[in-house]
Amino acid sequence: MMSQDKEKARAQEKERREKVFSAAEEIDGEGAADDFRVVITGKGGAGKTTLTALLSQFFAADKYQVLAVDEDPQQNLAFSLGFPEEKADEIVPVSENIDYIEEKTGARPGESWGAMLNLNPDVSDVVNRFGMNIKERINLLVIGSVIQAATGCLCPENSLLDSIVGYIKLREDEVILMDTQAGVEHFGRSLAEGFRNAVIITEPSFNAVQVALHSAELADQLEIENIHLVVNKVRGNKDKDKVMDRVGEKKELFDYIHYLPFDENVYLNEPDVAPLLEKNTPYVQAVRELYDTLIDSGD
Ligand SMILES: Nc1ncnc2c1ncn2[C@@H]1O[C@H](COP(=O)(O)OP(=O)(O)OP(=O)(O)O)[C@@H](O)[C@H]1O
Repeated sequence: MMSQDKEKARAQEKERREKVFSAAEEIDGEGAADDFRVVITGKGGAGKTTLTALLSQFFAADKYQVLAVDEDPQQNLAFSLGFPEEKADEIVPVSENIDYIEEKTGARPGESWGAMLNLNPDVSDVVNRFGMNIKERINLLVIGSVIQAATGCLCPENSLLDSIVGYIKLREDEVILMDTQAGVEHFGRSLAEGFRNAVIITEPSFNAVQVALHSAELADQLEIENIHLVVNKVRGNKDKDKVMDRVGEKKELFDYIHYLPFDENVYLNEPDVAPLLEKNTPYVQAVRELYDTLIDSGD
């Protein structure tokens, strides 16, 4: 039998979550094309997590309810949002909850071969079960990913994880910002479904620009309405010119192009972006301009 203390603690926790996670309240199972959703993608180390965390702060300061989704296996978004590193154990990605995945897909990670799959799982409870309140108006959902043990795997677990976000229906003042894993392999239909805004971030390096261009092509194929190219860590006009030379004719894939300066304050202040925000450095100011464009174009 459950002790009274435990029962009380559970009831309190339930009440807290119900209050906080309005973001995922109403699910209709069809995704939500009109919602304000922003997917942030790009090569590893280009600056996705820092940017996602700062944008989350801007949205929250403007009274949006933010659901920050961490799909990056590095799982650093929590810390960039100010979640204490010593409490890292409290972060449980959906991907590590084997029972949940089995409950929803009918397949147990690692034992899924030939299993019957539920292709249309109701994941309406995901934010209530796994979301964390990080600070006022900012909630975090860490998705994670299941390591693919064999080639040719159907990976129902990863399909479920990818589709989760598409099933969360938002209210008018709510926004989803999704920090994705590096590269483009994951950037498929189910992941980006319902996203009207893609922020593709690159450093001036050749490899990063290649990944960005590939992501932009996929975003275009997925008919994402507003595709933003963000050139980060820019040290001067030479960097801008170099990137735009490489982008060449593919410039037309992008609806907006932004430049964020290289700024040592960014890495000197990590992981929490709050002190950086307070300093209002040139990088922060440029991110604010990007934010303003998102608000104008994506709402
Ligand atoms: N404009 C900038 N100027 C200087 N350093 C930056 C800038 N933007 C990001 N950084 C630094 O670059 C590094 C990578 O940034 P970040 O973790 O945000 O990238 P990421 O794309 O999320 O990386 P990963 O794919 O590995 O998760 C960090 O050390 C960060 O502080």
